[in-house]
Amino acid sequence: MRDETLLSDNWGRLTRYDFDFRRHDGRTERQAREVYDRGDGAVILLYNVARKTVVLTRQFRLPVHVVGEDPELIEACAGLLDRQDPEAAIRREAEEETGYRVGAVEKLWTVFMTPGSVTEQLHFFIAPYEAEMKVSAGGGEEAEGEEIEVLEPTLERALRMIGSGEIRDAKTIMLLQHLALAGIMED
Ligand SMILES: Nc1nc2c(ncn2[C@@H]2O[C@H](COP(=O)(O)OP(=O)(O)O[C@H]3O[C@H](CO)[C@@H](O)[C@H](O)[C@@H]3O)[C@@H](O)[C@H]2O)c(=O)[nH]1
Ligand SMILES: [Mg+2]
Repeated sequence: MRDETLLSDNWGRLTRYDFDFRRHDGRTERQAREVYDRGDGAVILLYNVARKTVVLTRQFRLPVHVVGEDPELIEACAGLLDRQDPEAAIRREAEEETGYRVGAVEKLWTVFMTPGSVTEQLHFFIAPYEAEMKVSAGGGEEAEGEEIEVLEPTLERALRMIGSGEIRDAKTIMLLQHLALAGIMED
C-alpha cells in the first residue's frame, strides 16, 4: 500500500487507496481505488411450509430513486449489524421490520455483494415462521425514518416477481432461489 486518503467520514467511510498491483507477468503497476465501508449486514428470508409463503418487505431506497428507477424495493428483511453478532442482529431486525419473533434460524453464507467498491460482508439466514410468532406490526424504526411494508406472497408468486422485474434486489433473489433449489417448501 502506498497511500491511504480519507475522502469522507460521515455515515460511512470513503477512502482512496493508492497501491502497487503486481500483475501475473511480474510487472507492477500503480493503481488507485475508492473503497466504501459502511459496516457489515445480515439478511433473512422467513418461510412457511404449510402456507407456502415467504415474508418480504417493501421500502423506499434512495440510491434506486437517484438512478431513476422505481424506489419502492421489495426485499428480504435485512439490517446492519450495529456491533451485534450476525444472528442476534438478524433476530432483532426480523422483529423490528416484519413483526415476527423467529425461533431457530439457519445460517447459509457470508458473501460480498459489491466487492469492487464496498467492504460489506452480508450474512445470509433463513428461518421458518408461523402466524403465532407475530408479536407486533413490524414496519421498522419510525424514529430512524424507516417505513416498511410487510408482504407475504407465496414462494411461487415471489419467484414470478423476479421474472417480471418486480423484485430487483440481489440478496432477495439469492434467498428465494435457494428456497426453491433446496426444495424447502416441498414437504
Ligand atoms: N443518517 C443516516 N442514516 C442512514 C444512512 N444510511 C442508512 N441510514 C439509516 O440506517 C438504518 C439502516 O437500516 P437497516 O435496516 O439496519 O439496514 P438496511 O438499510 O436495511 O441494510 C440492509 O440491506 C442493505 C441493502 O441490501 C445491505 O447492504 C445491508 O447490509 C443490510 O443488510 C436506517 O434506519 C437508515 O435510515 C445515512 O447515510 N445517513
Ligand atoms: Mg433494513
